[in-house]
Amino acid sequence: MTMPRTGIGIDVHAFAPEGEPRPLWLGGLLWEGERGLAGHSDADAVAHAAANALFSAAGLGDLGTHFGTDRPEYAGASGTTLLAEAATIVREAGFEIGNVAVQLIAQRPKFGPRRAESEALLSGIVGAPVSISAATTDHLGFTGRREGVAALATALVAPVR
Ligand SMILES: Nc1ccn([C@@H]2O[C@H](COP(=O)(O)O)[C@@H](O)[C@H]2O)c(=O)n1
Ligand SMILES: C[C@@]1(CO)OP(=O)(O)OP(=O)(O)OC[C@H]1O
Repeated sequence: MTMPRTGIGIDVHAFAPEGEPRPLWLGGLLWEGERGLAGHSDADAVAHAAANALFSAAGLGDLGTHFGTDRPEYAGASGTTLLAEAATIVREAGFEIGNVAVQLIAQRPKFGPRRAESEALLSGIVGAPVSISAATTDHLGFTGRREGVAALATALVAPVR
């Protein structure tokens, strides 16, 4: 019997220092007027967690395995580009993708008003349903202090017969 496989992924990015402003990319969307996240790429923690979960489900390592920070071509890379490449790599390894679920943990931005937009964008990129939920930590911890954001994700894939 070919069993489906689950995967888990996480990503955390700190907000960029005040003196080094960056745009905020999260869930494939640009959040005008919000403080940006620091990273080698665009630091889209939602897209990165989704990609990590896909690689995990397929047993193919993680983002760093495929798009390491030692690779200059990925400096500034968009999370949607990395997520699209992750889905392609997983499919080329012989898996179909069932779904991806992402949980954003962040005090800001308020994700809910743009959740449907982000889900539609990322679902199109992955070629399977991507659902995104969000929660604050009631001002506790590094996300609560607005030092950064975290995202957790799960994915389901199945070997193609
Ligand atoms: N960055 C966030 C965090 C949360 N939400 C939404 O707010 C609601 C309440 O969140 P709590 O953490 O206070 O329980 C919840 O429905 C989240 O969807 C958000 O939109 N953006
Ligand atoms: C995406 C990559 C590569 O540009 O860099 P970052 O933007 O720093 O992101 P992270 O999720 O910490 O690590 C994965 C790296 O492969």
